[in-house]
Formats: sequence, C-alpha cells, structure tokens
Amino acid sequence: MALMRKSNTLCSRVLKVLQPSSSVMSPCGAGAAQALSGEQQTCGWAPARKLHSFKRPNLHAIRNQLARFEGGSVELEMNNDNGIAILTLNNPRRMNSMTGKMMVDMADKVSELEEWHEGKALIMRGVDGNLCTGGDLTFVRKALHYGEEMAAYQHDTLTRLLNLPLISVALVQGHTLGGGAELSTACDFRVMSSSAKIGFVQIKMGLSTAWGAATRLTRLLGRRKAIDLLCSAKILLPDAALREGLVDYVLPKICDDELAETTNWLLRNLCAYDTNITRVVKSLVVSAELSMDHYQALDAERKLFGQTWGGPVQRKMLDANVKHK
Ligand SMILES: C[C@@H](C(=O)O)C(=O)SCCNC(=O)CCNC(=O)[C@H](O)C(C)(C)COP(=O)(O)OP(=O)(O)OC[C@H]1O[C@@H](n2cnc3c(N)ncnc32)[C@H](O)[C@@H]1OP(=O)(O)O
Repeated sequence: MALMRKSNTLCSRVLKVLQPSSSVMSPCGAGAAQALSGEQQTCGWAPARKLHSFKRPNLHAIRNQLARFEGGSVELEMNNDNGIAILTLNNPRRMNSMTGKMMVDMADKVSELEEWHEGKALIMRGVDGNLCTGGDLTFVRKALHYGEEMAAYQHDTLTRLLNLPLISVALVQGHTLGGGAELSTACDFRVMSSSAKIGFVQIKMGLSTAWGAATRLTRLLGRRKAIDLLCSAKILLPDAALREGLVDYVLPKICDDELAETTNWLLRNLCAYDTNITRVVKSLVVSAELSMDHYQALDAERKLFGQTWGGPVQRKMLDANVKHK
C-alpha cells in the first residue's frame, strides 16, 4: 500500500507536466513561490527520506540575506516561436562570477521557467565570452559565515533548474571555473567553445563543492571520474572535456555566433519533435533518476505513455507513414 501511494505521488508529479495550469515538477514542490511565502522547505536537494537528519533551510530568510550582496544580474528571454529560453549571467567586470543578488535573480528566473508551458529547451550562458568563474570573490569574502545557507539556496535553485521539463544546455565559454563548472552540471548537456576552459578548482581554494556538483557529477560521470575532476582541480580544454564525457559537443573553431550555433545544435538534435511530448520525456527521465525505485519509474512511464499512445501526434505520424531514415 505504502509503495503504491509513493508511486502515485511520483506519477501525479510527472503528470502535472501535461497540465498547462499546473506548476511543473520539482522534486518535492519547493518552488520559489513557496520560498517567498516563507514556508519552511522540504526542498529538492535531498531525498525526502533523508531529510529527517537535516535541519530544513528557511529559503525565504536566506534569500533576504543573499539579496543584500549586490552586483550583476541574471536575465531571461523566452522565445515562444522556437521554444528556447536563454538564461544569461551578467556580471562581466568579474567574469560573470555570482553575487548573492545573482543567486536570488537566478532562483526567480527558474520559477518563471517552471511556469513556462510553451518551452522545449533552455540555454544557460554568460555575457562577454565567459560562462562564470564561480562565486564572486568580493561576495565570498563578505559571506564567509554564510556558506551552508548559500549552498542550500543554490541547491534548491539548481535542482529545480535541472528538473525543469526543458532540455537544458550550458554554453561553456571562456573561463568556466569553480562554481561556474558547477552551474554547467545543473544542465542536461554542455556545449563548449573551442577556446574555453572548464575546471572544478574549488579544492585549490580550500573548498569542497558549494553548489551541488559532487552529487550531480557523480551521477553524470560515475564515482571515478568525479573524484578525479574534483580532487585534481584540473582545468580541461575541449578535447579532454569531450573525452571525459563532461561535454557533449565542441563548437567549431571558426564560429561567428556561438549562441546561435548552440541553438541550432539543440533544434537539430533534441528539439525537432512535439513540444508536449518532449517535455513529458524529459520529465520521465527526471522521475526515473529521482525515484531510485525501478518500479515507481516504470509506473510513471506507463501512465504517461498511456497519454501519448493514441493521441493526436501519434495519429498524425501514423497517417504520414514516417520512415526513420
Ligand atoms: C563558490 C565556490 C564553489 O563553487 O565552491 C567557487 O566558485 S570557488 C572558485 C572561485 N573562483 C575563482 O577563484 C576564480 C578566480 N579568478 C581567476 O582565477 C582568474 O581571474 C581567471 C578566471 C583565471 C581569469 O584570469 P585573467 O588573467 O584572464 O583575468 P583577470 O584575473 O584579470 O580577471 C578579469 C577580472 O575579473 C575578475 N574576476 C574573475 N573571476 C572573479 C571572481 N570569481 N570573483 C571576483 N572577480 C573575479 C578579476 O579579479 C579581474 O578583475 P580586475 O580587473 O578588477 O582585477
């Protein structure tokens, strides 16, 4: 019975993706809307059953503190025509390193994306040729007493970002270091400029990962490679990053507009089909990863499949006698 109840909750979360009026899934519904209400959070950054051993962070209070550390911004453009949103880190004088205010901005933009039902994909990038060089060291120096709180806030935002029903891509340009490399792991894919460098340099700064990358990297690459990248602090050039499986596509050396090329890569490879089904499939993968239970994931998969089977898109494709050449 208990298993069935759990499984139903999971399914209903994923099923929400299909309902335009609902907010999209987040591991335990900890959106910024709730954060703003000041409610104590059961947030997305730890499996619910383990939360008992943690003090739940008050994201609303943390938000108010972080907002005081000004500088830079995070901007969002949503294009309903091609279904691709662009999330831009903007602190160019400091290579788009993140201030507290930018963390709050990013949380708000992720909330907007959770309510965007026309979207298929998201590109995260930085202005002026760098993705991000981690925490803004001016902010870091003033917030040395506030590490765990900042981490909780970023964990919530980046988990919500990773679990959006949008296919997400980080455009790794210029210097993508420390927290910048961490941000890139909160996306499904990484596209890298041929002149970029990426490295988890935290250990060199006397830190472990602040923004959740140890967890995400281990899932992405496995234990051995995660330990290697995090403990060596090596900075990878594109060929090595591709070989390690950290990035998925290296942009051509001669490329006038890397954002446009990344958009084309997405449209060509991952966004060619129906928006709603693309969102469902992305959410299924999230539910499979989160559930940790094979049977729950299959249950969710079966229920959602039941909604696409016999639907208008399948019927249209059957009528068109599509051949997959
Ligand atoms: C949160 C935590 C975590 O994830 O756990 C972390 O992120 S730990 C990792 C935190 N990040 C870092 O330690 C990166 C420190 N920065 C660097 O290593 C370097 O700046 C490079 C990123 C390699 C770029 O060197 P390059 O010689 O090309 O340029 P540069 O050093 O003159 O940088 C240009 C301007 O950007 C600023 N700048 C660059 N990264 C910054 C950062 N993270 N915080 C504050 N300012 C930063 C520089 O101080 C400089 O400002 P001025 O022209 O005004 O001097």
